[in-house]
Amino acid sequence: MVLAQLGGSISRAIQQMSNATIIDEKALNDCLNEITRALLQSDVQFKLVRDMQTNIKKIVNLDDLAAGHNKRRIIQQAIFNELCKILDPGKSSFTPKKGKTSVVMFVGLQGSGKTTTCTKYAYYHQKKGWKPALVCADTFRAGAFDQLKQNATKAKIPFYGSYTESDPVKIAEEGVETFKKENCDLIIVDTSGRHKQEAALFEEMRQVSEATKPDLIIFVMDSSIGQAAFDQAQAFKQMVAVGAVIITKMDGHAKGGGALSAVAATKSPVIFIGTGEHMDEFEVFDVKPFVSRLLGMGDWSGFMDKIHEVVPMDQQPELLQKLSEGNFTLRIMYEQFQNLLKMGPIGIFNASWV
Ligand SMILES: Nc1nc2c(ncn2[C@@H]2O[C@H](COP(=O)(O)OP(=O)(O)OP(=O)(O)O)[C@@H](O)[C@H]2O)c(=O)[nH]1
Repeated sequence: MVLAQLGGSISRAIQQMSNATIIDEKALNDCLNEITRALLQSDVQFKLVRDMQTNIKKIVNLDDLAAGHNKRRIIQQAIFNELCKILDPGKSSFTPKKGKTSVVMFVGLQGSGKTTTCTKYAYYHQKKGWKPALVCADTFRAGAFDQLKQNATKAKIPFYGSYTESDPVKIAEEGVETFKKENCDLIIVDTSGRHKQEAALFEEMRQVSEATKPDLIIFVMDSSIGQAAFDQAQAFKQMVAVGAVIITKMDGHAKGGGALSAVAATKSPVIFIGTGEHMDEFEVFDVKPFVSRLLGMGDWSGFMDKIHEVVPMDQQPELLQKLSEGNFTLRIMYEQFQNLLKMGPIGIFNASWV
């Protein structure tokens, strides 16, 4: 998994520090230097890493910590909080509301996974009873419309695009108008991939945004993006009002640190991650459970979500009632084992250093 190596290195550095007989300035510095090295090797931007190190040192003032304080835990918590801070801009993004028309525009570099992600986003909402629609405003890449059409057809989602019109602004405007008339509540506009050196394409993206007046612009980013991530992401943010980020290809083996930097550059929250090529390989993103899992601290909120998924809420009172009456039958035991099996491997929730 992306960032797994980084998580492993940070956990090891903390473990080594914990093994030291006394946690003094030297043990803390060794630990922070090890973490710094791991973050830089994973392509996290230098300034972010330096700020993180300074902040941790400010928080963990060893001189002020009287004997008896659990220094190891305080340092762990400070590292955890700083990693969360990189990923959490402290504000939530615009959230579309079911039944009320919202326009969401997707932007990003070439090949970042925009078209795939647009369909995943539409499909995710369709499953929850929304009425999404897809507009292909990518006239730059031959085959982009066919790809979107194919994905949309598979998911039974209405789509709009053109083989002949070469102006993406016109297509986007027409598509949005068409679906507004059809009372779609989530109109998703896919745009061409571009990078900041392509001034004309960047200007075109601004025009599409101006014409469609999106409620939310999502920056789609491939997790394998390296050191260039910060500058590219910042350039997108400066040209259009990026409000949220989706990181794709989290199923790969990329180093992933560039993605962390890009999130910091857009100052926008990550709302979903892509975990595969298939339509349903798409997960809601939450900072704390993600960092917990990254550091091998376990993910109890994910664990509880999973339990709610496999034992539906409406069955829980009934189960509790039976148990409180001492009514634990072989059938109930069998059903609960079946539910446990549905949860899949629970190792991902496991804690290795709490
Ligand atoms: N493994 C994996 N592959 C993905 C994921 N998301 C997208 N892809 C793949 O990445 C490749 C590029 O995806 P596209 O959706 O075509 O990317 P794009 O950003 O629309 O491309 P341009 O329009 O050229 O900028 C495709 O082969 C996708 O199947 C993901 O989460 N995991």
